[in-house]
Amino acid sequence: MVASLQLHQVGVRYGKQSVLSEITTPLLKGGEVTAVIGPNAAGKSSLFRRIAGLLEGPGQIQVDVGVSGGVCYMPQDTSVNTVLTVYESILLARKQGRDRKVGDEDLEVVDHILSSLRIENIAFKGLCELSGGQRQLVSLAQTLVRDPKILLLDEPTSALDLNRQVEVLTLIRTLARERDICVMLAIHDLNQVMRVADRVLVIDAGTMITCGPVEDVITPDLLRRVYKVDGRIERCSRLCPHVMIDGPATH
Ligand SMILES: Nc1ncnc2c1ncn2[C@@H]1O[C@H](COP(=O)(O)OP(=O)(O)OP(=O)(O)O)[C@@H](O)[C@H]1O
Repeated sequence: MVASLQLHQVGVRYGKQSVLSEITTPLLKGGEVTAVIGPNAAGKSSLFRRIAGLLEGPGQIQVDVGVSGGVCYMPQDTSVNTVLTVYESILLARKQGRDRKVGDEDLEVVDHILSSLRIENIAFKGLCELSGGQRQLVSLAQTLVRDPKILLLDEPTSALDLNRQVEVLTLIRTLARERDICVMLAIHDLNQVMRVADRVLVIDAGTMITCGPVEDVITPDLLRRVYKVDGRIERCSRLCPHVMIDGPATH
């Protein structure tokens, strides 16, 4: 059975302050990537924490993960304070929630994820010795190694160089399709959204603006309304739509 996720009037409050309300989505299915976009402090991370069960609030979250797998969440903050090596930390993440000894299969899965993310060269470095981008890749490895069915990634490429961004987002896209994973991805780069996502959920100041297919949602009107910039959508040489920004909105 394919995993699915659906939100109905979901909100978040910190104490008495409501920061997010009435987020409702269609059925988000395994194999699809939904990008969550919006300005700083719009409520994207709060939504992810709410779906991951780390925050309480109004509304219903319908999660269906089938017979195996689960909901895996990669937070925006990947700072660490442990003496583990990269390899140990990924193996530990693999073991989390599994009530059995580590076997050969687990070691193979860890090796495979290290190679998919091209981080074998840092496998035996301490987590505290990593660069920001390396830390982000290791955090992604720790999330992917748990065999998610619903994958919540909060800005997983924000610290990566351009080559790594394209590589990682392509990997996420491929894994979603091959393993029927339902991916939700918070991300600021709208050009990467246009390359990787099937659907976009737009949040502004705690309110849902829209949720729909990428090319219906990312339009000059949205750029003006949500981001206060004038821009156009044009196609690159490989015919992928791209956002061209002309400058701050003039009216
Ligand atoms: N622990 C907290 N306690 C109180 N308010 C919080 C807490 N965490 C976040 N907020 C507030 O909730 C609002 C939404 O924050 P959130 O981190 O969800 O935004 P975001 O869309 O992920 O932003 P960014 O793009 O800057 O990462 C902000 O006004 C923020 O100040």
